[in-house]
Amino acid sequence: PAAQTSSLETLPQTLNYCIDPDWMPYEAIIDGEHQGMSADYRKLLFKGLPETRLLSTSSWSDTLKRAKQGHCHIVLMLNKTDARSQYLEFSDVYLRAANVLVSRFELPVIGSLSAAKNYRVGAVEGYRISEYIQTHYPEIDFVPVASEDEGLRQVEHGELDVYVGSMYLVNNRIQKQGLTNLRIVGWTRFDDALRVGVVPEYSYLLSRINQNIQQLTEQHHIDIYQRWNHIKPYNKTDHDLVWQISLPLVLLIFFLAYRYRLLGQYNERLSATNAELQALRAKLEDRNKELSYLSVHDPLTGLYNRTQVIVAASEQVKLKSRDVNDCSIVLLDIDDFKQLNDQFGHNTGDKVLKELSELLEEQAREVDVVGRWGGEEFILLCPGTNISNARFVAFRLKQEINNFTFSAVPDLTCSFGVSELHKGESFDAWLERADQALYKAKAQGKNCVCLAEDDADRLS
Ligand SMILES: Nc1nc2c(ncn2[C@@H]2O[C@H](COP(=O)(O)OP(=O)(O)OP(=O)(O)O)[C@@H](O)[C@H]2O)c(=O)[nH]1
Repeated sequence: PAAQTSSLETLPQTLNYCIDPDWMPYEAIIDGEHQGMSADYRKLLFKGLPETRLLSTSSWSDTLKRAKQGHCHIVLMLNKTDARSQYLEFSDVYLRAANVLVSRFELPVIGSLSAAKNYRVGAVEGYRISEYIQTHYPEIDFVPVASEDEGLRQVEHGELDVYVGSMYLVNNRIQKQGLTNLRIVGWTRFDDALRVGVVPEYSYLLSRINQNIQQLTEQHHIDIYQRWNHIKPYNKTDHDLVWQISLPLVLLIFFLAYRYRLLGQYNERLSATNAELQALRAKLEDRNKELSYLSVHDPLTGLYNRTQVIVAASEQVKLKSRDVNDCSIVLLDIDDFKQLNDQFGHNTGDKVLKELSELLEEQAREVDVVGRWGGEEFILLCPGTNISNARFVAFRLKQEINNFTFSAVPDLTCSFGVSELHKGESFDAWLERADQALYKAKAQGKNCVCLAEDDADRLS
């Protein structure tokens, strides 16, 4: 309203406000500063009011006296009583606090003032609760005390059985002073109903103060209570919820990561094993190839070995038995090879064997089977070749060897024994005749060709 606004604007002086100088956590003056819950409420309730300043008082009764005298224009936090209504007007209630019964742990839970008849019960002298107890419970052994601290101390030391005081305050003191053997044992029906008191001269301020009280939210009260009662904000439900949701999630993530890692390791191992297996397989295949090669070849010269020559010769023996095909063998043996080894060394001997093998392979036809029969002895199995052609082959070979320049030795000669397979003859017999012809060539001075006796007769 316009009238109120103009009154606010035309205030003659700064407004003084007063508090209880020793009533923590509600309010107190500490080092000249206004502390406690009412300091926070003041900021909210004095919004839109002219400037106010704290008028320090020495005690609660001093505060009330100054208000009565009109020096304190506003008393920030107090209960309304008939006596106080004589010199103050009151705002709406902005803070309620139950008054509780405090006792030692060894005493039973009393419940309420009506059950405290036989106990020594104390409260601060001059506080409204003291008047209330004395008025409504005359049978209680009431002991006035000087202050909250004193009352609690007396309970702790057994001088009082019960102390009655504001719940906030009692809770605050018990926590702060570590009075761990005290506990709340009951409730009174008497609540502190705290309001702002204003001297009648400035009662028009109440309308604005009441508006501000209307604006207070539950959260304002909680924040102020927590700030001055040293209670850390802690939302257990949300906290639990976070864990309820996050813990399984975290576990799931760990489980998946673990499985992923296991799978990764497993795959790595698998591919390593596969690679090993493949390498082993390749090795085995190589080895098998080598083995199958070695099973039919001579390792030094690469020519067919004795077994393979026998296999091929047996085939020819079969064919001859049906008179299908002629076949001859040329058996040749290096002359004086022992001497060569002795003179040039075994390695040079090996080299000569290899070079001679290559020469024989070159000279042989596609169908011929060239094999190493023994140490320095070679065999040519010549299918479709009679003794006449075989003799020619042997002479040609002798000639080629004589003309060939071996890398490590000056001259090399060979002796030759030739025989043609007779119908119905075994390989052994056939070979034996070639061997005897070779023996003959050696005997005749080496570097020559001899035919098996029967074959030579047929030719001549
Ligand atoms: N370097 C080498 N020598 C071999 C190999 N196989 C057999 N010899 C040698 O060939 C020699 C053959 O000797 P002998 O049987 O006395 O025949 P030779 O010295 O050629 O005499 P003749 O046959 O009468 O001309 C031996 O000294 C064997 O050790 C081989 O693979 N490499």
